[in-house]
Order: sequence, then C-alpha cells, then structure tokens
Amino acid sequence: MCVVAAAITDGEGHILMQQRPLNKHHGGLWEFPGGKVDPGETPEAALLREIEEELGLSLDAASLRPAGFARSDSGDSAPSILLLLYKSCVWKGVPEGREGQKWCWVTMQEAENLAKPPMDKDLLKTLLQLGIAKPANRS
Ligand SMILES: Nc1nc2c([nH]c(=O)n2[C@H]2C[C@H](O)[C@@H](COP(=O)(O)OP(=O)(O)OP(=O)(O)O)O2)c(=O)[nH]1
Repeated sequence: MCVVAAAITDGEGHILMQQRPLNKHHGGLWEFPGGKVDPGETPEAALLREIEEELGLSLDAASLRPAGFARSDSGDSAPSILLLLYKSCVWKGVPEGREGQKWCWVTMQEAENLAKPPMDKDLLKTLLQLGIAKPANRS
C-alpha cells in the first residue's frame, strides 16, 4: 500500500503535524498529514487531494519536493506500507481540521517530542538532517 504525506512548513521554522483519529491504525499518534494513494492516482495528485480534504489547504504542486521515504514491514494485522514524504513550503489557505482532527504548528524539536508512528520518527530524523524546516533566509 502506498501512502503519501506532506511536511508542510511555514517558512518560520514550524511544521504542521496532525493527530490520527483514535479509532484508526496508530490512533492518537501525531503524523504528517496525508493518506492512501487511490488506484490510478499519481502520488502527487493523492497528496493534493488528501491535504485539501483534511486541512483545506491547496498545496502548490510545482514546488513539492521529495523529503524521504519509509517502509513498514507487513505484520499479521496490517499491510506493508510505503510512505512517501514530500516537502511543501508553498501553499494557499488557512489550516482547519476538516475531519475533526487536532493539528498544530510545531518546531522540529517539538515535533521530535510528539508521540509518532515508527516510520514518522525516521522521517523526522531525515528532515532534520536535510535541514528542511529551518527558517527561510531573509535578506
Ligand atoms: N497519513 C499518514 N499516514 C501514516 C503516517 N505514518 C504512518 O505510519 N501512517 C500510516 C497509518 C495508516 O496505516 C496509513 C495511512 O492511512 P490513512 O488512514 O491515513 O489513509 P486515508 O486517510 O487515505 O484512509 P481512509 O480514511 O480512507 O481509511 O499510513 C503519516 O505520517 N501520515
């Protein structure tokens, strides 16, 4: 199963994280917003659709950048997941939890301290290594 997610940044060193519904896999943990890629859909189209559905944000497709990937082993109860993370720093709209979920802007350090699914812990480390959520340079 292919899942796409976005590291949405605000240019001031914050990243948007959201809380998974309690009744879902990894319920209550904090994740990068996103979801499953539908059959016949490109990963980028799926990401734009999911972020609009979940947060009411319109991501700029042309400025999406790959920001790492992670793969979970399939267990008895869950299918194997390939999670593709994209960085998105150009978007329009005001975030809202359209599915009733909690969300927040956090610093990378705060994001490290949130309880997250295993793949998200690895992906956040990759983001830190890439320096992806640092404040934008202003001249
Ligand atoms: N969206 C998202 N899913 C993640 C992350 N980390 C992680 O392990 N997952 C897992 C949890 C789920 O097993 C799967 C994504 O499923 P989902 O339930 O969010 O996808 P969806 O919104 O399309 O699902 P659905 O409501 O149609 O069932 O990937 C993450 O950072 N973001």
